[in-house]
Amino acid sequence: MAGITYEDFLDLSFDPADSDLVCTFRIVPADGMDVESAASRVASESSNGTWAALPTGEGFTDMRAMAFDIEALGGGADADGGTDAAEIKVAYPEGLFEPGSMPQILSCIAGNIMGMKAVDTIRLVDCEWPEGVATSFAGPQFGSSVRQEVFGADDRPILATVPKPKVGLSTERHAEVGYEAWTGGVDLLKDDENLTDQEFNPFHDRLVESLAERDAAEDETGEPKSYLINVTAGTNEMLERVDQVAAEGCEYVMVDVITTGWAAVQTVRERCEELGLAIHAHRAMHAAFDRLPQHGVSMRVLAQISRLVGVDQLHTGTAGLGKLANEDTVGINAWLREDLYGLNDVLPVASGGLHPGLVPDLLDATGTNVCVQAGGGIHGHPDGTHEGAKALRAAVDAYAEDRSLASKAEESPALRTAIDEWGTETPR
Ligand SMILES: O=C(COP(=O)(O)O)[C@H](O)[C@H](O)COP(=O)(O)O
Ligand SMILES: [Mg+2]
Repeated sequence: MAGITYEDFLDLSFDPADSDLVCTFRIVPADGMDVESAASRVASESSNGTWAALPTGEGFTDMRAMAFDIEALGGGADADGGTDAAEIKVAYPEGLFEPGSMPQILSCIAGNIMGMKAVDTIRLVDCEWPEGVATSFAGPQFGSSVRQEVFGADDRPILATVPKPKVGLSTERHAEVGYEAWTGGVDLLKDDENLTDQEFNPFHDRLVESLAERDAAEDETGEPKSYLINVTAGTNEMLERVDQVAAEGCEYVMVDVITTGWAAVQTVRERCEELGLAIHAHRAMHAAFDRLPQHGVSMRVLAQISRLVGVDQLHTGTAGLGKLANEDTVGINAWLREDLYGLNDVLPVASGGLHPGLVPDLLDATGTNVCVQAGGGIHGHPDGTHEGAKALRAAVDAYAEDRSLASKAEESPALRTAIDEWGTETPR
């Protein structure tokens, strides 16, 4: 090859190799740019090209990506109702990627191209991960096996709760709320995404006091209980917190994976393997990437990344039933369970505006191999946290027993009260 220009990054008859990473993008070309030119520029900028024609020759390894498929979406698919939107597929050679480095991969496939003037909008919709790239990552250490192995929850989802107000509770009150929730029937106490190590509730004190309440709740109920404590911080500090969690005898850590960053998650995953800890991934800030359907990185791809870097549980939404906007919870959950060259699966976590009255519809959509998480839907119960936890547990048990909420509510006053309070409506 004498030199490379944009045209060299488009070949509609190209047949990707099995080892290629194939990405699907949805693009809206800029004014005056045809879709083929835009597609070739996407492939170029995300692999080894730039705006100028480049010399090649000795000392050059051909690491070009190839745009090989273009499908016009038409019909007002643009944000402004225009007709230029297209879905394109780009194949990336395996050698372009540093094995086991998520930051490097993302600097290719979701890097400069997100701001290219050649497109008005661009969204990374989906990735087909080849074996070489996928297995250069650790994947989840436990995946959905935590449900059975930590909690022995055969036919029901595991339940988690996040104390509300989300920040501001003292350590003592936080631990008490945990006790009330655990003894009411939830399996996991969970920190909120913005609770880490603040003066009103320091990390280490919270860890120790909550686990003491956890032990008491286990004794009282005879059920295993655990705690998703939020270790999110700078990487070194996070590793210290992970060590503390293991030393105090907890099974999990929680990480805000998007705000923390994938490289740090990979580092935490390594330490968690040494210590035998599972990782609960909160996705706060994902919507900055995935909410606008024309632009960014889809939640589907963020979930794929989460699995590769090795989280065990991941928030994937409520199939449209809760308080937050959701992208294809059911399809994403299915992907998290599909075979991926032997990597473990991920346990999906449904959360955000859930309460007992939503449980049947939620589990009809997601199945029971999930974690159901409720904050307001437990602590906002008219009779308090303990009754709120009993109500959620009763709703889930009813589902496992193939009984209606109404029939279960006849024997569970807590569930009756929750249904009277919130009905089966989705909150906003
Ligand atoms: O605090 C909550 C839910 O509280 P509540 O039960 O009171 O709504 C979680 O942070 C959100 O579920 C995150 O959203 P997602 O799970 O969609 O990432
Ligand atoms: Mg929260």
